Amino acid sequence: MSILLPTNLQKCPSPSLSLSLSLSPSPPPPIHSPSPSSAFSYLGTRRRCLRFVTSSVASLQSSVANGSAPAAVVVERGQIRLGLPSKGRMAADAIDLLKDCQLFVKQVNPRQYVAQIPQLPNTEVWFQRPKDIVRKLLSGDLDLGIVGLDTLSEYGQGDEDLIIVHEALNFGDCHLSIAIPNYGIFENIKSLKELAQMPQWSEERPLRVATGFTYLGPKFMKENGIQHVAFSTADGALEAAPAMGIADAILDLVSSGTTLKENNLKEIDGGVVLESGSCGKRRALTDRKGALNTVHEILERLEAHLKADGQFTVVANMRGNSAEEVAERVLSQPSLSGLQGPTISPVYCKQDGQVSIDYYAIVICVPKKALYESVKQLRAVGGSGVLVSPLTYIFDEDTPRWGQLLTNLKL
Ligand SMILES: Nc1ncnc2c1ncn2[C@@H]1O[C@H](COP(=O)(O)OP(=O)(O)OP(=O)(O)O)[C@@H](O)[C@H]1O
Ligand SMILES: O=P(O)(O)OC[C@H]1O[C@H](OP(=O)(O)OP(=O)(O)O)[C@H](O)[C@@H]1O
Ligand SMILES: [Mg+2]
Repeated sequence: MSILLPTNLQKCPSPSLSLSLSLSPSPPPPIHSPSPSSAFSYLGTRRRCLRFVTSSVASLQSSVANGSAPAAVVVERGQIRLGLPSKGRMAADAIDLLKDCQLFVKQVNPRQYVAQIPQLPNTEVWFQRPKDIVRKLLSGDLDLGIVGLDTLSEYGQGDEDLIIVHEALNFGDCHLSIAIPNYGIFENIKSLKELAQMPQWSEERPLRVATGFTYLGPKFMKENGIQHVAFSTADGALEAAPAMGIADAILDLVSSGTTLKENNLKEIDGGVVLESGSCGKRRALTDRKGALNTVHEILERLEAHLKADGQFTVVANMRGNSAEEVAERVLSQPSLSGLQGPTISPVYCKQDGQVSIDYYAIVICVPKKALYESVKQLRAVGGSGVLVSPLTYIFDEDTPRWGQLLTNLKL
């Protein structure tokens, strides 16, 4: 999934205006963009916003082409709008992710498409289908969004105004790939190159590919120099197309690979169109009042949460003569250095009316995967009473993605 944010919203009224303008013959704006898996991206659209300001016709066309109803009056927005998936496999995950960041989306009922996050009073949440989130970011009707990288790439079509703020949200993991039957004339075909070189394809009888990715599919084939290709499209269950005789190959999302296997299809070398989180940063400017602060806060919470997600806090007691001596023993073990080094504090015990220091408490962060190894190492150097608790946040001094975003925005 990805988070997106538009820029310069202060200068960007919501698209709207009179119905007669919809008759204008100007071409519709780009509609698609890619992103398998989870990425969080903010879209910025200074150029597009400026276009809205200067051309009301363009604004209305964006609204119409993107399926949003044109408003009757141009209204400047004070609230920042965050688009979340209204349904599908990412809907609950997106809300859960925000919840893990202590940002609680208050939706009165599931059919109400607007909601609030009390922790972000200047932000309103709008629930939309993922592709409409990208379209509405492009049109300026949304400022931020969480979508899959495949959706972002397909419907954003490489628009430079889309900025990915966070590209790896740890959910919706999948990739976009070409698959062919593992039987018949394709039995021995193992790569895209071999597929392209099959003598069967010609101008009259091209390789037929079924896909829902009608922007990324042709782009990928063109970039790979594959000439004789024809695309067909459907809304789902594409894996049935080869067996039905409708297509030779498919281009679709793959996660576990089960659907391919169950339909006697296989992936091929060089056939991955989009890897999880492979979408690059895009330049744009973000200038709506308060928007950058909101982006900063969401980003910080996200980064801190995602970083903490893989770690435990481990506390243990250790007998010793001084903090330094205990530190030496702890640091002699490879998995006990924590994020920056162990915190070691004296434990004050009262015995026979006397306060003495016989023990030291050590506190470290340990990767979840290395927990048991770390406990063994702690015991090996005299650790006892080991307490393990989950971590909610790890706030670093700075968020590298924030610096990267500012650089992208030339701020
Ligand atoms: N099998 C999968 N495993 C993991 N993530 C997936 C998978 N399929 C899709 N996704 C991710 O989840 C996003 C939403 O997929 P979902 O199937 O919920 O909606 P959709 O395919 O856009 O719409 P619909 O299937 O309702 O027509 C996709 O854009 C992709 O990023
Ligand atoms: O590799 P897998 O884990 O088997 O997942 C891949 C399948 O999941 C998605 O379909 P979805 O479930 O969204 O159904 P759809 O085709 O109706 O969109 C995708 O389009 C593949 O068909
Ligand atoms: Mg689907």
